[in-house]
Order: sequence, then structure tokens, then C-alpha cells
Amino acid sequence: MRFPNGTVALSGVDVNVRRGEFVTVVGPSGCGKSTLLRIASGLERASEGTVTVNTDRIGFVFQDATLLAWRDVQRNVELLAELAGERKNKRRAKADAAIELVGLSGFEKHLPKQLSGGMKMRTSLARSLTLDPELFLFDEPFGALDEITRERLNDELIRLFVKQGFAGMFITHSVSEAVYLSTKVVVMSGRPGRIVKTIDIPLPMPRDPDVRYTAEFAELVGEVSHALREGHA
Ligand SMILES: Nc1ncnc2c1ncn2[C@@H]1O[C@H](COP(=O)(O)OP(=O)(O)OP(=O)(O)O)[C@@H](O)[C@H]1O
Repeated sequence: MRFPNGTVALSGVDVNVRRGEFVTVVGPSGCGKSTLLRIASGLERASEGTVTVNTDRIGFVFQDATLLAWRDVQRNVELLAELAGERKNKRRAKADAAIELVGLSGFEKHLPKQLSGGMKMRTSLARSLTLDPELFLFDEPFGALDEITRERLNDELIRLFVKQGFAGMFITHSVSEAVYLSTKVVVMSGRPGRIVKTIDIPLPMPRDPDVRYTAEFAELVGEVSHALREGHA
């Protein structure tokens, strides 16, 4: 990916994300992770190479929950179905199901300003879930949350991944979050972003929260951290 101003953001990147895979991309700031996700989503067009996406049901969750301040949770979650021109009954049913999936039942009438950071992210997740995505893209969605909320949302995300069966592509700066969530971790170098290493995470899904304290987990975290350091050198 070369931007019109000459910045080369990505070079020779080759990634596959299949159904049943949750692929996390880690790498130093500015290495092109968001660019890669935007290219996968179609928001950005690669200047060279090919991108093949075998579905048009793509969910995208950003670091910011991007909720409309004047709409309550239910009407925020309904937004995409509304834009797609779906009837009120149908979009309400979809929103209700998604709100239930993310554990926000009872908060339908709350406005964004009445929600915690974690609840805002859940609302954002629910909004994308109404699309019933086959490919779900996440650009560091939990980066701004405290550790406990983040760990809880990691578990909820894994539950959704196992239940809904989408292909997941996730960006994070946290090595332990990457190992915990993923079936595969892609480590990128500094700009222009190249893939330094791809590491399979063979831990069983859904993850047991206590897996974080095992030797196997620590070893995988070590492997990802080493690869990150190599890419930085
Ligand atoms: N539209 C653009 N035009 C020119 N350069 C851009 C454009 N968008 C991004 N870049 C540059 O491309 C590089 C990759 O940016 P990107 O946001 O993808 O990195 P990132 O790995 O997601 O960073 P971070 O982890 O800090 O969010 C950066 O150097 C950025 O300045």
C-alpha cells in the first residue's frame, strides 16, 4: 500500500482469514495495521496486489464506539438495518437479538452518555452483529478500556465467535490479548509493515480464563514478543 503522498504503509503482506479463524495483527504503532483492516473492509483500495473477500456481510468495530449521541441503545443498534431500508418490526427484532447477545438487555432506552465505556463498545458490537457478519473486523476495540472490562469483553467476544462462526480479524497492541483471543497471531514489522511471523495458537476454544496463567500461554506470549522485537530491530 502506497498512499498518494508517497508513504509506503504495507509491503508484501499476505494474509488469509478463513471461517473459524480469529486472526490478530500486532505490530508497532504506524506499521499499517489499520490500513490493512481498511483494505480488507473495502474502505481503502490497495495500490498494488489483490484482495479477495468472499462475502459482503462484513462487520467493522472501531476503537471508538462511534455511537450517535441522540439515539438510545436500541436505535443505535438498529441504525444499519434502518440504513438498509428494513422495516421497523424486522430491524427491531434484529436489534433486540443483538442486544441480548452482547448482554445489554434492560439498557435499550439508555443514551450513550449514560453508558460506561464497556457498554458503549457492547452497543457498537451489537450494531455490527445485526448484519450477521461472516467477516468481522476489529480495530483495537478494547484499547481504551480498563483491564477487567477488557478481559470480560474478550471472553464475550470469544463466546460470540464460537456461537456465530464468523471469520475474525482483530488489531491490538496487547500481546496477551492477541494470544488469548486468536487462533493465529500475525506479527508485523515497523513501517513499511511486513509480516515478520505468523504464530498458530493451539489453545482450545472457547478459552478458559485461567489459561492465561499456564506455561503454554506464557510461551506463546514470549514467542509473539520476540517476533515483535525482531521486527523492530
Ligand atoms: N491517507 C493516508 N495518507 C498518507 N499516509 C497515511 C494515510 N493513512 C495512513 N497513513 C500512514 O500509513 C502508516 C500506517 O498507518 P496505520 O494507521 O495503518 O498504522 P497502525 O499500525 O494502525 O498505527 P497505530 O497502531 O498507531 O494505530 C502511518 O505511517 C500513517 O501515517
